[in-house]
Amino acid sequence: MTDVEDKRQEQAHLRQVIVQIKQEQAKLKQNIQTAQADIHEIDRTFGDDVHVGMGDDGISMAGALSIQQQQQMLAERNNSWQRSQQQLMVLNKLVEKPYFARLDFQELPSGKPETIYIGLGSLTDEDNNFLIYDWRAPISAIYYDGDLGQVTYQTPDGEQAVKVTLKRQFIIEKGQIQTFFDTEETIGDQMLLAVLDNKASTKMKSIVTTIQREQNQIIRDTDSDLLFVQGAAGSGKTAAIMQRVAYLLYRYRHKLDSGQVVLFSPNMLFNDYVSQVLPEMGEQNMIQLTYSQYLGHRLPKVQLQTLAQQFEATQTPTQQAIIHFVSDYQFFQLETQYAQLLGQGGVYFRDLRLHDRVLLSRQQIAQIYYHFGPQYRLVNRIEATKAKLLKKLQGQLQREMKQEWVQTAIQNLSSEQLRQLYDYPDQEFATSEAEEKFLAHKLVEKELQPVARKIQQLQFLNPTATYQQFLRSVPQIVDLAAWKITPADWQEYQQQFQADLQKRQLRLSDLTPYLYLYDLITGHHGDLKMKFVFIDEIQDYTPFQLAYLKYSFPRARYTLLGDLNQSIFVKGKAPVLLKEVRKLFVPEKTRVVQLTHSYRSTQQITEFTKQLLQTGVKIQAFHRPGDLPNVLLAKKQMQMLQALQQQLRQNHDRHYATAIITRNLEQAQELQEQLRSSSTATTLVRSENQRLASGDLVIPVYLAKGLEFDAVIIWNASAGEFTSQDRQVLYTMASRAMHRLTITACGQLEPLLAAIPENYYQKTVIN
Ligand SMILES: Nc1ncnc2c1ncn2[C@@H]1O[C@H](COP(=O)(O)OP(=O)(O)OP(=O)(O)O)[C@@H](O)[C@H]1O
Repeated sequence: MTDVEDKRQEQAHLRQVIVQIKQEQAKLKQNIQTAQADIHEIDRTFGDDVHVGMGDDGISMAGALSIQQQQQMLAERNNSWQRSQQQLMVLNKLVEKPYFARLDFQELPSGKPETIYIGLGSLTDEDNNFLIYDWRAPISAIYYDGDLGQVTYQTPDGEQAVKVTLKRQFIIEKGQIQTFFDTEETIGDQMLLAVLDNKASTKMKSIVTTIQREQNQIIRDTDSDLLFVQGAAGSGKTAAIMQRVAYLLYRYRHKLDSGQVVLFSPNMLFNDYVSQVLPEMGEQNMIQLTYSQYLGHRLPKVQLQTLAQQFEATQTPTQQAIIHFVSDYQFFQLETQYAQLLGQGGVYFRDLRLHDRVLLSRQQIAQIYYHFGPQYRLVNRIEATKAKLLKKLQGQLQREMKQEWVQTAIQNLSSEQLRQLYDYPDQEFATSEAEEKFLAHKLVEKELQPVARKIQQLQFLNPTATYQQFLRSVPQIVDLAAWKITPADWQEYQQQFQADLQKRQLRLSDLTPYLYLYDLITGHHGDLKMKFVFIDEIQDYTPFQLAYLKYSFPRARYTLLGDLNQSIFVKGKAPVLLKEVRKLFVPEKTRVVQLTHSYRSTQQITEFTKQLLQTGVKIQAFHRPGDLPNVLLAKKQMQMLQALQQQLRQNHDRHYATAIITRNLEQAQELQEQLRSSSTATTLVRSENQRLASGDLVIPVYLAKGLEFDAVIIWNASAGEFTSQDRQVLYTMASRAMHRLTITACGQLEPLLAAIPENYYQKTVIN
């Protein structure tokens, strides 16, 4: 068959499918209208029925029944409306691009030849024949995993072998086939090149049409409790998570909803960046949080270190040693073991007070807490204490009613306050004593309510004193010298911690162990219903934090993704992370995947950034050609600014949006000011709480994490601006660029960059 004939036939097939989609759309719209009308009608009659059934004692039996039926009907209609809405949303996408691939195959050993088309969602005709298969259906795995010839795939009944005879990829725009390729490989490079050559928008896009085989392993993994993905910059880790969430929501449909999946992301700009991917695939977004937000929810009054403070904090060697120690998995274990001893002593309490008077003293509370036998686990112990305290409080009520303040308070009540104490207006009493007693009871009950609430909320615990006691015990349990910490250093650290807590300003590395001990005592967990936890940019977490998250979501399966070469917060400690994390999971349920192909940048940019890393790192550039990165070396500061502006203009000519990435916020602010005074329009990204603006940006490196831009200009990579520790920082900066990378410097180039052989970049010295 000729290409022309092929295309004619494919276009004819496409037209037919589009007709079917349109019919389906019309049907769904009709369903939606009917459901809406029904909901409206039920809403209208709902109120009437209630009135009909109302007797003096409230709602009659018949009325109640009718309400229940109405509610059921309403819920059912609402569900149907929602389902239809969601299906319609998918169809609205399918009508433009019904599918992106075709597979011809034959089931082995003796199946008939079959042809299927794969798209964003499934569609069947009236006879239940599949016109389009969802990309997540079991059969679609062949498209991503296999070459031509014999291939196997997983069905619900086990493995099935097929012989694939054709793999065809389509680019369809507005219902027209633009072009198609037949390919023998998994996913043809031609298609990938076409996708990658497109310029970025400010939002990440779905990659379903070109998922690579190694990425597909991550997306479709359903066996591992821990899936650990180490991947080079731009290797599609984030893209893979987003498709994986969509896959899981499809695979576990009816058992999993998007509220049971949480993604811990590096910052809120990143959340904005990925916010469209799942909706584009017809799915709802999962919960997205930064680690700091997660802790912040727990202690809303404590001010946590900002990203800027975390990144820019300078530490003395002693501080570093201590942070290293309290961030380690060993410290986590130490705390876990310490908590086991708390059943015998070491938990501190606070007095429970009423009007500044001690109602239940901390000594009394401690006695209650510790009078439960050793068979009580900490969680049961606290629950039992709570129950006992509430009972005691109840017992206090009678005694409290006789206190002098009660009489005085009653006498001073305004008539409005009095009215509120009665059960109903003009309440009658046999005697004035009975009335007084009634009022005293009511008043005391009301006053004791906040105390009861405190008991419910476990405010009788003193977590700070308990934690301080733990810190004091540490030198007796651990050889601190092995961590290069002296007893005096440790003591100073304890004081510092106390002072920080009083100021309500804490480092993340200090807050996590504090919360963990509290959780151990109270049995507090994160959401037990959470089924999947994703952590992106894992290299920025400490082993302690990861162990804490694992403790917090004990029933979830974990997907951790990161690039140890981009660890810009936890400097130098990242390589041990995998080893530490593995300890938390059963080895048979752990899978480690390496992604070595880098898709984001042109070949020239990837080869250049690779040179920044020490040897031995496996990164394969995707062969998408582009310009060599260029270094603009100025003699004076002013020239560096002019060179930057000229580069911006060149980037504009190519319709590239540029991110000018700086070392820190201060530099970003300074530069933005200079650009503003010379009328160059750029947006300064100063905080992670901002939305991602389009156009040219000035952004400090720690906020650019996880993002990508058409063009990147690294600002002021002059000697002396970075330290030898900043290899990863420079790597992170440079690897954000998709099509164009420029480095500006003044005087001498930063030695880490100057060490790169000159054939990897083009240097212009500005005189
Ligand atoms: N299979 C693919 N098909 C098309 N585009 C892809 C594919 N894989 C990755 N990409 C694109 O490559 C770019 C980089 O991907 P992504 O941001 O997921 O990488 P990453 O590994 O998270 O990078 P980093 O660690 O540097 O933040 C994105 O634009 C993504 O859409």
